[in-house]
Amino acid sequence: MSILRPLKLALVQLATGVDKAANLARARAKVIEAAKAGANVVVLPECFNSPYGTNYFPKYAESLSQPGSSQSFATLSEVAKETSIYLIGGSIPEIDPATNNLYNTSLVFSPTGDLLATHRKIHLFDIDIPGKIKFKESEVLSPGDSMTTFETEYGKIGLGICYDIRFPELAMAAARKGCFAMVYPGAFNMTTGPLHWSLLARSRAVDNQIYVALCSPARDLDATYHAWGHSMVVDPNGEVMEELEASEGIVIADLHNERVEEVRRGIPVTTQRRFDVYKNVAV
Ligand SMILES: NC(=O)CCC(=O)C(=O)O
Repeated sequence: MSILRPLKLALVQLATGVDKAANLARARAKVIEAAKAGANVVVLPECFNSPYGTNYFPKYAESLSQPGSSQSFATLSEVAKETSIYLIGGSIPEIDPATNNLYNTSLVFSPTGDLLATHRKIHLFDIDIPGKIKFKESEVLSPGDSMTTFETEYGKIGLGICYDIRFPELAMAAARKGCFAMVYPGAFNMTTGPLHWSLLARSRAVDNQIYVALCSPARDLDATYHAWGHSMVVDPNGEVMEELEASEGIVIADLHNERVEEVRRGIPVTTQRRFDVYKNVAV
């Protein structure tokens, strides 16, 4: 990896509600605020234009087959261009009009407002912890079937959505394809958040010696789903660089591409792997 300009990353822990137009307007204002603070890559949370819940996805879903007709696409593209930043647009519920399938989809825009990448959540959030939380995204959503990485002048970035972080193979594959950072818009909850959110971010960072950023919605105790919050950036050595609490805010961190090489030189697991021993892992 060559030395590139540092990336100033902003995570917008957005307060969202039931009014889509208000969510979009608030997201736009916060992206502008982050850009004014010097950020050159800005991230929004999972389902930033709607409340998070299977009953909401069909109602809020937008088709991306004719981007001009998507209110969320237009807002993201315009504000990325206006502020000249890369915008990782959290995620939105998407409907494919050809199949009527719904997806949890993240759109990434370049500083010229052009669409750079589209990631459909690969691993759907289906869990059942008795007495605590039951959630089944697959009741309404279909899974994406490809991994997503994109190039910037600051380095290559990998993208996952929330539950995708629980699958170390995805981050590992992205790191092995040259990504120096993984970004996950996500909305953990009050059961798994305290236990696993930070642990998973630090684990993916240490596994792969890359930066990991998680961007959550702010917690809203009047909503049906209580997001954990705690948007954070972890460095390639597994240290939490910045972390918010539960309420709305913006966290900013400088990511240095060469830090990845520095950490990998110190603990060279990247070159010590024994794929000859565990090559048949997909059994
Ligand atoms: N939105 C999600 O995918 C939630 C994932 C989550 O909370 C978890 O524990 O995993």
